[in-house]
Amino acid sequence: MPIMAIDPSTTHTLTSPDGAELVVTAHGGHVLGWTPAGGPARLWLSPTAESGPGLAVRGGVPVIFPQFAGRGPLPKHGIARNRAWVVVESGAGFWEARLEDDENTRAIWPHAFELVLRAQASGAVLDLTLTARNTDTQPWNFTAALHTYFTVGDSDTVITGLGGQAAADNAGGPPVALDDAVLALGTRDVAIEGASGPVTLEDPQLGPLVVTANGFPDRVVWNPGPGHGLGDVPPGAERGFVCIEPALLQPTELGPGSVWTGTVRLDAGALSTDA
Ligand SMILES: O=P(O)(O)OC[C@H]1O[C@H](O)[C@H](O)[C@@H](O)[C@@H]1O
Repeated sequence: MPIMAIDPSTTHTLTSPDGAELVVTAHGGHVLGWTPAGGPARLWLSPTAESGPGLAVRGGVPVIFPQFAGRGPLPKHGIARNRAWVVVESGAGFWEARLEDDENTRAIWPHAFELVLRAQASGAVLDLTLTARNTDTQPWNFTAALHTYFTVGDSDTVITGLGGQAAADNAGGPPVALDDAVLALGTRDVAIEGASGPVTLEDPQLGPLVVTANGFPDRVVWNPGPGHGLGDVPPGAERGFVCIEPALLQPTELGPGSVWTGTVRLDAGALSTDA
């Protein structure tokens, strides 16, 4: 699996007994790559992605917490994706990392918290579990997402499962109703609230991949399209991915000592002959 611009000494490849592969880095609590047993790889990582203090990795699965995008006063997408996490546990196909508040996070968001990401690859499935715990004495509000970048292997790839649902334009334009099959490579930045059913990426080259989630009631679909101006996405590289982001977009209160859990399952099972 290519991990190009990111220093390979900071990444770890974890292979399950049945051959599924997970590539991770503690920076951002970030899953960089996932290859179901028998392949092919399904997560996109920018060839110019960077990793390190203050940087957000472009690709894989950025952890968004406690604020989605610019929906609030905090830095875009919050405070979790661009700082060092601590690895709690890792092994054959699984990995768990934790982020806790410190003086730097409290300077931006004045709350005590613990965030844990667990990733488990097995067979054709990747399970991701994000847990947020309020370790403060006061309640706080948060939004969250697992901002998953999927590799797109064919220009005819479509996203199904969101047909007919109202999609808010994240750029502030009028809402649109999505078609039954949405082209993955169309320029798009939409939020679909209450989209709790499975969403399928139907890629003629790579095969189908089904995204399901619990605790994340909303979905964001993003492809920046040509002329995006993103410094860490080379021109044309936007034709290699689409983000389907299980999200919790409505600010949610968590009381002292309380725990919220969101899970995401990526299933490429229809590809495997032995699944
Ligand atoms: O460039 P980033 O800060 O990583 O954000 C990337 C994208 O994230 C989400 O998909 C938002 O809906 C988009 O509006 C945003 O452009």
